[in-house]
Amino acid sequence: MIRLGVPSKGRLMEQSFAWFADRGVRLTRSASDREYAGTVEGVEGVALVLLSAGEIPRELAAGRIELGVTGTDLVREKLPGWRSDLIEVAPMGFGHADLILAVPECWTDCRTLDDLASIARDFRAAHGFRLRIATKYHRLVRAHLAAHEVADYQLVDSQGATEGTVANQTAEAIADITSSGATLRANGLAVLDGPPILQSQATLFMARAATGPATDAFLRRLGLDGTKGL
Ligand SMILES: Nc1ncnc2c1ncn2[C@@H]1O[C@H](COP(=O)(O)OP(=O)(O)OP(=O)(O)O)[C@@H](O)[C@H]1O
Ligand SMILES: O=P(O)(O)OC[C@H]1O[C@H](OP(=O)(O)OP(=O)(O)O)[C@H](O)[C@@H]1O
Repeated sequence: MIRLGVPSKGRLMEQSFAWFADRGVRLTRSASDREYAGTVEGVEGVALVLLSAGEIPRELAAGRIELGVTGTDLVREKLPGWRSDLIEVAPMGFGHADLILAVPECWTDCRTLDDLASIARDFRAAHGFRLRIATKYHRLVRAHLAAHEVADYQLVDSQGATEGTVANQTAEAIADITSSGATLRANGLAVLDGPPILQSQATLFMARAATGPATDAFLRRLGLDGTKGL
């Protein structure tokens, strides 16, 4: 049996269901909204597992599901060295979001990472503690800042409503995903210039250990070229 992990709620679940339906595989969640069970029609030997998008990378790596839909941001954040465990089978064309760094709009002299590096140095000298950046993407943000020689900062863990932390004075800057930019604007934050830390979209991943005739046949059934070339 191939276990297929799909986000259990919201837009990601709906758009995932639509993506599979376009390829002749009908996924449905059970009638009760509170029950995380579902059915698969149109193909034999595949079971649907509804999970939090954030848990899907770990479930793939642990071998508890063979295939899974989640954001590339979550895989890169949660699985260091993810390429040794997972194969990126197909970008799905939705769930696009950029992981960005943002500072208060009123910091008009902070537009680039270089600006942030020097402001962070001055901030530490002036305040006696390091500039705080709120995020849930600890690994990706640390790697990005290290690559750009920003050192005088501390990460503050924020698992939700991250854009609010600046107004609430628990952080000076944030690193979070944005899509329309509306949440940033509503919270008086401006994105630093330059490329984002990461561009993410919903993607079908496969556990490397699950490579074989069964998963190959399912991928071909979806109109994908099996695991050839992956
Ligand atoms: N506004 C958005 N537009 C597009 N994609 C988004 C947006 N917000 C989040 N995403 C993407 O959706 C995926 C799931 O994000 P989210 O953090 O909501 O999942 P989660 O950790 O499973 O949440 P929960 O614990 O609430 O189930 C991520 O890959 C993220 O990049
Ligand atoms: O750039 P925007 O389009 O404003 O989207 C960005 C927001 O979406 C995400 O949150 P989440 O998915 O929890 O929030 P949502 O339900 O408000 O989209 C993210 O953490 C941002 O807060």
